[in-house]
Amino acid sequence: MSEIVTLLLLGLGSGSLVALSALGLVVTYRSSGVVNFAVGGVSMASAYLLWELTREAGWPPLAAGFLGILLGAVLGVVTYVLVMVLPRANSTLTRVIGTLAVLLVIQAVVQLRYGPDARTVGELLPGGSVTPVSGVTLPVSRIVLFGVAVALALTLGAVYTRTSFGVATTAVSERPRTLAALGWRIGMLRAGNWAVGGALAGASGVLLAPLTGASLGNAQALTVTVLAAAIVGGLRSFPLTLVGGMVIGMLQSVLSIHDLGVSGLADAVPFVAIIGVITVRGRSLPLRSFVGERLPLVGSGRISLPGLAVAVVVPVVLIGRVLNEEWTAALTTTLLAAIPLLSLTLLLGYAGQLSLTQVTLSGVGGLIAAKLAGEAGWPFPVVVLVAMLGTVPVGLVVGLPSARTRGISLAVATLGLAAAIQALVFNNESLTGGGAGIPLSADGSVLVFGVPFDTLLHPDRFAYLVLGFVVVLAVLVANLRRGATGRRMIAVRNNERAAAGLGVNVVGTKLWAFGLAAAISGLGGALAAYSVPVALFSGYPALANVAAVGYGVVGGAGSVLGAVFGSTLQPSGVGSALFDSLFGLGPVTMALVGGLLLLITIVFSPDGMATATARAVGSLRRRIPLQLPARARKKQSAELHEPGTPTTAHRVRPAALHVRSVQVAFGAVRAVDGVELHVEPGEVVGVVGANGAGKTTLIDAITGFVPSAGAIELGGQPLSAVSAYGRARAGIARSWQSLELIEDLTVLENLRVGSDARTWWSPLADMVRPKRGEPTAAVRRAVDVLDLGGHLGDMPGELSTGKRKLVALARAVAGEPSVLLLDEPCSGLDHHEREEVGKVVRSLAEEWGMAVLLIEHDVHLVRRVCDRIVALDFGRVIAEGTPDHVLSEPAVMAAYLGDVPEPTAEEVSS
Ligand SMILES: Nc1ncnc2c1ncn2[C@@H]1O[C@H](COP(=O)(O)OP(=O)(O)OP(=O)(O)O)[C@@H](O)[C@H]1O
Repeated sequence: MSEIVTLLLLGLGSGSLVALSALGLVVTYRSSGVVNFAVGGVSMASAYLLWELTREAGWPPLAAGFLGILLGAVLGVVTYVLVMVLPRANSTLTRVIGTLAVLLVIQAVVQLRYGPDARTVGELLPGGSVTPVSGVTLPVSRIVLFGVAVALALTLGAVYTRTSFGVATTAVSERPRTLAALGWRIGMLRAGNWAVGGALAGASGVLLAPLTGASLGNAQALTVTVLAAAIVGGLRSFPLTLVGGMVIGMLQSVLSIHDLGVSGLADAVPFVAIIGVITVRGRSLPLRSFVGERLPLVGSGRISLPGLAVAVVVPVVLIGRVLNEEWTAALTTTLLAAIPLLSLTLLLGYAGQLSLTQVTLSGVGGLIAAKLAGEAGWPFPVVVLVAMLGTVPVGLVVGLPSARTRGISLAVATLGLAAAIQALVFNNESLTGGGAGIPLSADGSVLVFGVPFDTLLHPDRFAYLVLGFVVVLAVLVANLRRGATGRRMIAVRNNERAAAGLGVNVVGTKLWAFGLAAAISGLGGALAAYSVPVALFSGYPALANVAAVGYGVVGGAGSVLGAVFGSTLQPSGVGSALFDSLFGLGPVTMALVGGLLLLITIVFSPDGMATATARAVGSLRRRIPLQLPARARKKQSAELHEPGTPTTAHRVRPAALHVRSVQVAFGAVRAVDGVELHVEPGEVVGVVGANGAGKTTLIDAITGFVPSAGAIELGGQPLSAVSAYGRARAGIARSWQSLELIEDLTVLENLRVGSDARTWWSPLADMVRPKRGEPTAAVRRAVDVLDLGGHLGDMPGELSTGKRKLVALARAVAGEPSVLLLDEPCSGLDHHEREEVGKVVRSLAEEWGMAVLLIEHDVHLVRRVCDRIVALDFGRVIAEGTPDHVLSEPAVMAAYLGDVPEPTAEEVSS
């Protein structure tokens, strides 16, 4: 018992150090909304500097420690400049990836300067120990650390809530302009916070060095643990972050000795902590106020046959005729690296999920392959297939947190899982054979369909084999983008709420992306295992995932070509061979070059090399009279407008909507208070009310976007227990006040997201035949009725507000819903456009047979278009009946006072 208590108290000390760095992370986040993944690297750089100054230069420890903290502060400010000031793209995710680049650069510089070995550092704090309880001995240094962390958390808490600097810091990430108007120098304020954050990371490194030594391995462990502690604190609360750091430290301390027979269990603690937090605090769909991240530009997925031919023929000729063994090996390494990057194209590029596990999943595939081929002697095709399929469940586990969280929290959770897999699986000698590895076959030969493919005797054959896999995977991933699954994934990445409103199963789509990406990575890992006679698993540290995302983003994370470009940066690949032959750079320098290239990309071309190249080629083409993009657009329009096929009105499945005693409360605010209404097929019911009356919340409740009490029925079927996407599929469509168009899809693709046929196997089929299924008759009709034929290939961002509104309406209609809920479809439109929309709404009820609920502030339009009107005030129905009756009710007039626009001269005359 006393041993456990001792371990817990010791863990309190190391946990305090984790907390120190995590507090720094919170400080940075509060000022900029960016999670600084470089903190672990900053800590280690400070620790190495402490070692150098005390051991090599003979400095007194305290002075050296001070300089270590100063280095942290300087690195904090440098990181700030690199990721916040210089990049032109205003995206938090890009900035976070920038901090990953800083981490890569720090790691490479540290390794170049100090080599790979760990260094031991002498004690900085007072020595000696105390015995608080009999049998429990505790070093004084741990008590000091604990005291420092608590004092710092309390001080930071006080500074950030009570001083004008702290309050301004909290405001600056959300309202920088307001703060600037008040006279604050935003840049200085943020830089100050990044300096404090860096100094705290530096202090944590300096104080940790005497306990654990200075080593690059610590940078990884610290990064993951610090991120976990900060997530426990919700990236905001100093006391909770402190508690998070300490609890994680204590658990790790106990589990490092008492590992319950599972070696590496201590390293799984951060992941468990993150999952716990996500489970308690996460949301399956983001709130109305959630602003989606801008992600790397996504490619079209179009395959150019001449381009594909070049991509196959050139490497084949190079391998067969030009390259020597060394260069062939470098090309093979690059091709192998392209496979997890292709999985990243799918997962991050299409589905928008920043997962830091794709390299780890390759390791899992490799391990399965090595076991089956080396130990069980299974043949190559079966091994590759099983390794691929065997990695999928692990990929799904990685994807599970995405059901309740997104963005940075997801990245942290996946990195935590990667660290846990490294500790529990790859570092477990009984599974991986440790330094001896797993031989792929007993006699050292690698047979594929009876043909020897070992890389020692037949490196060219193996290179062809990998090339074949890469080409096939690239085509499959590009196909996926063009098919219905690609559209759904991009809808999810852009806007989860809009996607769910279109009937897309957001969680299911994410899990498909995680599963398919895992299969691709697993396949890559299996091939990598075959690339050497003995498979080793020390090459899968969790931070390798960070480097892979870096390479992917440099190449261009949204396209297949980007994955290929990115793979050239892989150390020991063709990029490093080229740099090596030109400048004599080794793999570590190449890692530094990779990190620097990533930083340059983030600053100058955040969409990556592939996109930059495509733009350059595009601008070249524009000078030549071969307008390819325009041709592609025309083709999209032509898909719908085959001559001689006029569209006709389209009857939908009739079903009435019944809303009974529905209530929605936000804390003390009753936004919807016992609303009763019904809409029959063929009928337009208007909902009117002043701003804040609860109209949008009523639509949110009917469509399942806010939890509500009461009953909602469609065609007699209860819907209260059905998810948002389930209600959309059942036949309820909605439009949004803020339109929520999928900005990375064309107009036609936006329309197709909600109307594409769905089967559970569609993602697999789409990879092979992306063009299955034509746009439905309802899509064609909606395009005709709303006159969008000339815009089908346009991106929504290229359209006027009026056209965007029409696209939003067409998209809601294209799914052939029985019930259509329209949230202010006419706001911002001119008189003529409002008239047109009014006519379309009537035709949807009369010709299509829809039940339409129309929220609209334009009372004159409501009067003309609606059969009945329901008036809301403070969430309650205050009047219901014919338009003339309701709009002349004194209570409605009173609620609307000041809101009723005067009719225009045109309206009066009409
Ligand atoms: N997520 C939320 N959290 C807290 N309060 C909310 C939330 N969403 C809406 N409300 C509150 O609920 C009430 C009804 O809001 P709602 O947006 O439904 O009104 P509305 O009639 O659609 O207004 P408008 O015409 O301006 O769109 C308002 O008091 C609003 O502040």
